[in-house]
Amino acid sequence: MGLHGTGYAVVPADDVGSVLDANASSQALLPREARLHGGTLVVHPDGHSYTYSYGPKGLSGLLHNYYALGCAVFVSIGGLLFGYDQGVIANVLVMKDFTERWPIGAWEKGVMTALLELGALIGALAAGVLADRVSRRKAIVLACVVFCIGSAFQCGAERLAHLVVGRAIGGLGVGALSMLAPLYMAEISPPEVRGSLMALEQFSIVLGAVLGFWTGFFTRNVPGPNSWRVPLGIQLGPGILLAVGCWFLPPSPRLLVMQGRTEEALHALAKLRLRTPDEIPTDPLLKVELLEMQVEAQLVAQTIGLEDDVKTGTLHAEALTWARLFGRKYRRRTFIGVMMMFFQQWSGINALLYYGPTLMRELGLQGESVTLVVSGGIGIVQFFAVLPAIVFIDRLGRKPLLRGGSAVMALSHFCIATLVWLYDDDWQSHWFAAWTSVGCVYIFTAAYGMSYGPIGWVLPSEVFPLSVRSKGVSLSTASNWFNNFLIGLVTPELMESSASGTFLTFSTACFVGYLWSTYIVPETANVSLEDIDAVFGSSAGREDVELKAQIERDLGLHEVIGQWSVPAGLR
Ligand SMILES: O[C@H]1[C@H](O)[C@@H](O)[C@H](O)[C@@H](O)[C@H]1O
Repeated sequence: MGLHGTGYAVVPADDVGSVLDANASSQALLPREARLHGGTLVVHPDGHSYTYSYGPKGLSGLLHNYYALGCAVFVSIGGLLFGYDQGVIANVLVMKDFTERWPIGAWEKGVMTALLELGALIGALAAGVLADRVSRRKAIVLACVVFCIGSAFQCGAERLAHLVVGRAIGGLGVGALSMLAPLYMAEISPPEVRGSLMALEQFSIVLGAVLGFWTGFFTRNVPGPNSWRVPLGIQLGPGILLAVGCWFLPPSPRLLVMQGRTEEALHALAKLRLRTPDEIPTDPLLKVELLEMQVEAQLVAQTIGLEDDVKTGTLHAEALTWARLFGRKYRRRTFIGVMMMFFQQWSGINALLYYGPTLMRELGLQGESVTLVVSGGIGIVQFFAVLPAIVFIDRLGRKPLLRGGSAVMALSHFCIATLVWLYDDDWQSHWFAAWTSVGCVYIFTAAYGMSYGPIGWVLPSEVFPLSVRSKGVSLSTASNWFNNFLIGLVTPELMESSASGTFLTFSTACFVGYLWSTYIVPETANVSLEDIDAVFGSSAGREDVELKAQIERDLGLHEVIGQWSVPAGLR
């Protein structure tokens, strides 16, 4: 492959201008960089290790990858539905027509919330099986159908039983979507903007929550059942849109490679990376990315073949894949995915959302403004906080955001705990302390919204290799719903026995989250999904490393990289 004819320029990464006239042999000691359409392939002097990107990071990187961005935005409708439900239900449960029709108490209201969460837990686990068996896209369509059935039941409810059934079915759909959307997004994203693209999931969740809250807020005074039927029915629209539009999205190239459909995978990848069919044969970036996927697929096939003699697709094989998540090789990653969601939930975000009004009353606020300030305000703060995360998540990396976020969250909770402990019985004469606490709630929310909120949906989809990715994401998402459910269950009890203790509990959880993100979490920013293996290098056995190198040689990855590792003059 020559310097001309491919549209590439090969230059030393450190000294872009000097390639043509510098001494060629000394150039061999510098990293080499190949460029096209703003993309780069940097090969290090050893001739083997390399990094690549299709364009810049952050916002401009998102725009540069506008097709992948469009697909991710579309799929994130799944997150929108999840958030919308959360935002709308808080208002529906207190609407006049609703409470007169079904005068349910706190216990039944709790059941309504819990039902959706338990449904979602099951939906997330089931989707992990479906995503491999059918495809990511077909699984999304199915999840949307289930979601729409659930919404139709809720919107058209004539009896309380309809509502209960509707929430459980809707929960199945929401849970499945909450795992499928990030999984698909991770698999179509170029490495340099993967974090930004995936943070769109959180963006949609919080946008949905804001829309849901305000829709319910505005329809609550509509006379008759339309006050709640309309906001519950509206979600059918995006549900149907996602189900229909999904057929037009490109398939996940990674899944295609796993299924041995390499040609189709290459075309899907080219489309996602905005390469024309003519550019496919000569584009080294496409070649490298596809080869990485093939290497991983082969590695999986060979290691599974060595481990056991089981036919893929059978129940036995299914069970083995789940079991592999807890085996020596992958348990560290499983632990990271599951704990990511544990810390996200035990940060206390949902305690603030579900029991916010009670909390605010504890803090001295009263009346309807309480609901507005809490549910409406927290949603809006989360919404604005995710914007900087989208811009910086790939530039700064996941770890610094997680560490900074948990430190600020722990301190905010600690401040609230102290103020509640000191002034709980007389906020009236300590209004400054009361408002400081409210300020801390918002500082907490902003810190959460930039860190554990979005990264909770990013990290689990990144840490697992293809062979166990869908199951791993599924389990991590199930951990989100399970812990969400637990928080709903224990917060009222905790608040009852000690409001200050409740905040202290969350503060401690955030502090442990700080230690966890400092010492345990690896940095996954700007690493291709296939290279994440190297991030966890120490846990993979030596045989695997050798086998991988062998497969890389066999498939020609070393050859492709080697072509770009010598200066043009020496080729
Ligand atoms: O990321 C989301 C988001 O932050 C929501 O506000 C919260 O309710 C969810 O439980 C969480 O997973």
